[in-house]
Amino acid sequence: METKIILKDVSKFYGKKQALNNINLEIEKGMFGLLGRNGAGKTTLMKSIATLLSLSSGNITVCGISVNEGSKIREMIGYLPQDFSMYSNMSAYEAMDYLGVLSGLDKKSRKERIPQMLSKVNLNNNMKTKVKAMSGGMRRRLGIAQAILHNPKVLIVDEPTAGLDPEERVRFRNLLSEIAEDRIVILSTHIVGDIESTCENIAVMDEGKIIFKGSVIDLLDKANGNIYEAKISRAEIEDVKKKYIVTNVLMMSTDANVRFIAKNKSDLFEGAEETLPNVEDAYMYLMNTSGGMR
Ligand SMILES: Nc1ncnc2c1ncn2[C@@H]1O[C@H](COP(=O)(O)OP(=O)(O)OP(=O)(O)O)[C@@H](O)[C@H]1O
Repeated sequence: METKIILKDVSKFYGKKQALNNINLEIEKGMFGLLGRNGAGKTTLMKSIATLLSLSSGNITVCGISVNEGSKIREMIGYLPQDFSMYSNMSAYEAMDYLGVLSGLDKKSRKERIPQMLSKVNLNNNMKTKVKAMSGGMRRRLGIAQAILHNPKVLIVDEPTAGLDPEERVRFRNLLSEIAEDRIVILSTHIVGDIESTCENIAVMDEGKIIFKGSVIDLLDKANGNIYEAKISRAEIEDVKKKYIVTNVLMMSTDANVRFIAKNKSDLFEGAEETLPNVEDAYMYLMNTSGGMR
């Protein structure tokens, strides 16, 4: 069976609050980025795929099996939640062993797979390190090692880079790309930088809806022709912010370089020049032109 997740007309209500609104999406092998601001519905979607939440309507299949068949799905999915914490007094190996027992792995498989997984996430020299003595990045990598211990076809990672320093962030992204070589990895985040260099395909969510799905290049194409750049004085920044949606301000010693969205060329000021969008610009453009307008 093909490694593929299909979501069909998926809705989810928490009481009267609709967190997912008729989601239709197909996710294939490789890294898939789910982008959206806080509260967009990403965690609800991730948990629905992982069978941690039941749907209000619609269906999700993972490699042809419906999420209604909970235990079969859980065998295929590894999940690293946003608020993942491990048994802090245990060593990396002990924590993995304990979680391996809970997920039903026999002793032989645990002995074989735990060192392999710790080495995959570059913690092979830290098997005896206590979880409480690890950095945020190391803990996150240990989280990945436990999530792939049973060799799932799908790995779901919710907001993984929060609190990581830039070096750990890059290392973590590279690790996920490596893991995605032979399975689906879904990376949910509100940070554009997390997906731009690693995810070929993405979906953007807002207020429970998918407002974009496609490749990063498709997203860039959407904003093409609408992003401008200008060098202005520091005093002019506030004025430009009032008139346009500013996507970036780079402060320089005496002036500033601004990037902004303009839908109407006749509305531009002297010195403003069209520039190619980057992913941050394109995301801002999307959020301000489609359902994301607030
Ligand atoms: N158990 C719950 N009961 C009621 N409302 C909820 C519940 N869980 C989430 N929500 C609401 O559903 C919406 C979607 O939440 P969700 O956590 O899925 O968003 P998110 O995109 O993952 O954001 P974040 O990154 O902040 O978790 C939000 O408005 C949230 O307040």
